[in-house]
Amino acid sequence: MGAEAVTTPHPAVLLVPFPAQGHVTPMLQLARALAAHGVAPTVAVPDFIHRRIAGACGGGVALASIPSGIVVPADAGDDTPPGFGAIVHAMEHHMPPHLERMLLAAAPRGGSRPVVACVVVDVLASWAVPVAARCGVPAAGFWPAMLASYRVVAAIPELIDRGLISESGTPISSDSDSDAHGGRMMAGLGILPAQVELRADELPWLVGDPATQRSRFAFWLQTLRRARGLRWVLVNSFPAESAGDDGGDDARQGPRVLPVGPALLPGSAAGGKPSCGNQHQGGGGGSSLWRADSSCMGWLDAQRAGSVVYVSFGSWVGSIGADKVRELALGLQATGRPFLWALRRDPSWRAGLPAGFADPGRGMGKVVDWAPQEDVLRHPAVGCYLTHCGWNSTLEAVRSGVRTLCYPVSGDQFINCAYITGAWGVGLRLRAMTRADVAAGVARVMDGELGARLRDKVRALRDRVVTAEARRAADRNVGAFVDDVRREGEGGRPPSLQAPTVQIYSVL
Ligand SMILES: O=c1ccn([C@@H]2O[C@H](COP(=O)(O)OP(=O)(O)O[C@H]3O[C@H](CO)[C@@H](O)[C@H](O)[C@H]3O)[C@@H](O)[C@H]2O)c(=O)[nH]1
Repeated sequence: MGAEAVTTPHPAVLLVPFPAQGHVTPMLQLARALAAHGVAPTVAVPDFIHRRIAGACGGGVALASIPSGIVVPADAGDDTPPGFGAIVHAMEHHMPPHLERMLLAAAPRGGSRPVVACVVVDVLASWAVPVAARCGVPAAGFWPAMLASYRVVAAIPELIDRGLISESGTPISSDSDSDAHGGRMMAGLGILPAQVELRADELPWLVGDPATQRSRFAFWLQTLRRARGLRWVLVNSFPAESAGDDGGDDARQGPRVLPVGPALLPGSAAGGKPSCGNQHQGGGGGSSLWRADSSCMGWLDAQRAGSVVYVSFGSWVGSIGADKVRELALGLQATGRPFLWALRRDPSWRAGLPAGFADPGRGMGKVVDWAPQEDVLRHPAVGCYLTHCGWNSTLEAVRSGVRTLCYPVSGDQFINCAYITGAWGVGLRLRAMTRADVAAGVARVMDGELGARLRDKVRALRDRVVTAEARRAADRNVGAFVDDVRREGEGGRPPSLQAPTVQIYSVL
């Protein structure tokens, strides 16, 4: 960490994201919003992320590198990020002493406490919570996804107590209609609204084969234990995610929900002065882990308004498999429409692609390694987004007023999809990854009365979420959080820190 970042008279805040694209981007946005409120933020990322985005930040946001112990084999190329297991091992066993040294080194000469006033920890990077506690620094949590998925995960202890899931997270059901069991279980406990449809096997910790599911569930139990030590949790969502949810207090979890998300958007009062450069793309604020192919924009300029299908499955879910990649390719071809497909060059992602399919100038489509996604979604030529429903992609689609065809793959994506297709009604779910379903799904989302209705609804949702008033309200809430941190740094205990409840600020 640069010395200037911690010896400043402004309160210093250290932010620790989980090291994946969908987590680093919103954490940098949060850092920018904090900087606009007079805080000196440093975002501390593992070395393998740091070397990709180093130089992208400046101004009010500093970037620090934490040694991860992960050695990238010389022949691996720089394209494939470490897997979940390797990341968790680094976070649990290699990174803590380095972070501890970083926090203690920030202490003023002769002082007994570090000058870092607060550590903001991505909830999925809970390894940093005990480190902060050892150093006597208060910790805030950051949940980079929907409030709804936070509620579902936070309900795990209650679900176990009530015998609704096993000690290893498997749903226990006498309900013969397993298609809707997950949603009914959550609605029954008041965790999700009734219209959110979720199958029992779509709960966020049910990822992969049974062994992976057990270890993912153990990860969540450990995360929840550590989250009890958080004084705040900042949630990356917008107010009233669903109709009937006013974003107010949640008596069950004791959170106070304050929307601050719109303050993180480029052009908002707080986020308006970008302190990160723009190395790879426009909206991402220089946080892109891969270099975006800017030829996308010229290609889009040559397409008719509202005609293009944009396809991307985010950064972190892995490949959907060779058979599905092939069906998707043939389905896109069968639509007879122009399409832009962001598909990483990694052989495991591209396996299944018909020969020559990605060749430039072939057919009506364009395949790129990595797109400048926010710019793409804002382009008037884009008429539909076929998405895995990662939360950042979901927000970006809503903010750009683009209808979605949903193909959730894992984790929180099923919940996000349920909101898109149910609670908000701004997209449809792809039934199966077959060429026929892809072609039919795209036509349903883009054509006729249904297509027009989806377009109107997503634009109405955009207008509700990205208003000047929403940004101002969010900005006030960022300010409230900063005031708490300042008072804490000055030795006073802010009123909100006296209660032993978790306080949630909602951020978009
Ligand atoms: O070609 C591309 C593809 C993606 N992106 C960006 O990458 C981010 C992807 O984020 P997200 O949609 O959240 O997907 P993941 O990276 O897969 O995110 C992980 O983290 C999210 C936040 O916790 C979860 O919601 C997801 O399920 C989880 O897979 C977005 O900002 C995109 O704009 C690009 O810039 N170019």
